[in-house]
Amino acid sequence: MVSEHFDPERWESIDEFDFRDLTYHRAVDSGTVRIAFDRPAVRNAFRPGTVDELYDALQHAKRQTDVGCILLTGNGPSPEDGGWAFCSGGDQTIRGEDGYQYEGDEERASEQGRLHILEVQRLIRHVPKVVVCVVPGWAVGGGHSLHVVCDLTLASEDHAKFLQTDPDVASYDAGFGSAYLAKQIGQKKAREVFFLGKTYSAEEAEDMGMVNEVVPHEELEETALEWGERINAKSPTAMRMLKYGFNMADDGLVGQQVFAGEATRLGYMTDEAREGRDAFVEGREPDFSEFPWQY
Ligand SMILES: CC(C)(COP(=O)(O)OP(=O)(O)OC[C@H]1O[C@@H](n2cnc3c(N)ncnc32)[C@H](O)[C@@H]1OP(=O)(O)O)[C@@H](O)C(=O)NCCC(=O)NCCSC(=O)c1cc(O)c2ccccc2c1O
Repeated sequence: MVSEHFDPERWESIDEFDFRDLTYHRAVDSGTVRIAFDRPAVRNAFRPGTVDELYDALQHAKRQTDVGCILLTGNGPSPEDGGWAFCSGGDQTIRGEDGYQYEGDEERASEQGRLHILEVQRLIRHVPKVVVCVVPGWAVGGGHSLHVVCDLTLASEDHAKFLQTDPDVASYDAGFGSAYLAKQIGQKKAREVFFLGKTYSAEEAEDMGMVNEVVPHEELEETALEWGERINAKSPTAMRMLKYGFNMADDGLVGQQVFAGEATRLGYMTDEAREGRDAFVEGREPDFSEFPWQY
């Protein structure tokens, strides 16, 4: 069993990866992929190898031109106590002096402690698809920050709980996990999340503006798939430009660069751009006379 309420008829496994800490599936009848943390016994805490796998899965999903929606979730329940989690952040048992430590036998094992979940956050922010965080249980610490960075959050009415423990374990996502949260729910409330460390239910998180919709637990997977279908029915170019447009005001020059890159791509697709390229290649002056100065 991948996860309770996961319908194996609706998904096929992406077999080119042999992930240890994740499952990775593609919907049978829509351009949606499902990436799930698969360490339910530890509330889906991530270790460096988990983060490597997540990065690889997201990069793979990014390159699928017929995929418009990425669901990021956590499998469950825990075989130990039946508890549910999206993700409880960095695995504190392998946290070393300078970051999270590989355990030795992993593909990219190094002596260095890693904090590269931040690279995953940047990838989620910039991937030209809609990333939906599907929260079946705890979203805590670095797991809370991942939900913040996703484009949309769908939460289980029965089991989703939102909590920031970063300062309890002397950690701090003073980047996207706090700054974008403040954009979403306001400065005072975001400071409350980090400074008081209260646990919020799915309904409270929805009222605060950091969750889009709350559904009964048994409907979570099905609703996520429906969202994927809705998203995939829309214009890929429009969705990409909208995501980057939403990002741009908050992302400074990086946001401008990403948006401008896509504007350049659209420009390259025009006859006007083809004329500029062809003129150079053919060694002649370009003739742009037939192209209007649009207003
Ligand atoms: C998540 C909880 C609130 C759940 O509480 P609950 O009572 O439901 O369950 P248990 O506490 O009994 O947990 C069951 C089982 O799971 C183990 N576990 C849970 N979370 C973790 C974890 N993060 N690491 C390792 N193990 C975990 C727990 O020990 C139990 O095991 P048993 O063997 O005893 O059965 C609660 O568990 C909880 O508060 N967890 C810790 C949450 C936490 O503090 N996370 C880390 C925050 S810091 C972080 O994530 C982070 C990571 C980065 O890479 C960063 C990089 C750069 C900047 C910042 C970063 C950052 O902040």
